Amino acid sequence: MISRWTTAVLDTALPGGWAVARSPEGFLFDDNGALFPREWLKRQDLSILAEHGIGHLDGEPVYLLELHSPLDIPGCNWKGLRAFMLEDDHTLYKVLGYAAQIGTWAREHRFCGSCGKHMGQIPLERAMYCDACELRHYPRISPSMIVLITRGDEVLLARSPRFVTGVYSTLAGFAEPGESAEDCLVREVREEVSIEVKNIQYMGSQCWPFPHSMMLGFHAEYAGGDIVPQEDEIEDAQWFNVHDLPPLPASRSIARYLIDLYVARRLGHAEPVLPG
Ligand SMILES: NC(=O)C1=CN([C@@H]2O[C@H](COP(=O)(O)OP(=O)(O)OC[C@H]3O[C@@H](n4cnc5c(N)ncnc54)[C@H](O)[C@@H]3O)[C@@H](O)[C@H]2O)C=CC1
Ligand SMILES: [Mg+2]
Ligand SMILES: [Zn+2]
Repeated sequence: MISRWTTAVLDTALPGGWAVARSPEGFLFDDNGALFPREWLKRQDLSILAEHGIGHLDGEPVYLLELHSPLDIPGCNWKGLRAFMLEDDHTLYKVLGYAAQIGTWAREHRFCGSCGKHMGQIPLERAMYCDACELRHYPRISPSMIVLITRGDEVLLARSPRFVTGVYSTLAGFAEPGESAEDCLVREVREEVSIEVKNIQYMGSQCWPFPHSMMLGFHAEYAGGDIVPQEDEIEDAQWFNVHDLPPLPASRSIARYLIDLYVARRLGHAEPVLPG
């Protein structure tokens, strides 16, 4: 399959192309989507913090206008990235997910973390650079593991207080320095539900741009212990039979993929495809 969207570092001095605009209220959109003719967008009275050339969509250059604040433009509205994930075309979500990560990273690296001076973008490289101390900062990605724990016909699912009412999901957590993804998995499972696992199997990965996670997905089998939910982090955790599951996470998430994959294998159904 030919990918419609490829990332690239584009020269912002060149005219033309498409642009997306991002403010603290999300991305600008209208009836045609979230991509606007760039020259038209730049003629609006936007408070532009930075501009980044981010890639090509169907061969056309795409830029990000990172704004200080949203602006009312007739016929347009603002919408968060999560809503684009849930409601819109997958390719558009990929473009905006990348744009969000680049915008956040560049905004948070305007000053050097070592000497405090202004940093600038290196032309044609995705890096921020400090002239004074020659430090480079590349986009930040946070490796996180996510795991479906299984016990025959049962799967362990949990609720965080942050979840939509009723929804149960897999366990997840950020890797700490010094850990492999598997070390992280064993630690997080102990911390969050106090059980032991075995036979850890890697199932695939997914970019999760909220704000910059790289999800490494696993299945693991129950090996021992009773569920003790971690205070404050886990509101409830239970074993659910594959024939009687609670409301599950959004279909584009790797959490949902890990659950759907196990259920499909258990019941002999066609396996789902992991959304990129
Ligand atoms: N794509 C998917 O299906 C799913 C993705 N996730 C994502 O997995 C990631 C980890 O899941 P959580 O249970 O929230 O993590 P977690 O279990 O490690 O706990 C969250 C805590 O980790 C700390 N933290 C925040 N950012 C961090 C970072 N960059 N590095 C290290 N520690 C950090 C904070 O203290 C935060 O309260 C999150 O980005 C979450 O959105 C979680 C579930 C499903
Ligand atoms: Mg967690
Ligand atoms: Zn510096």
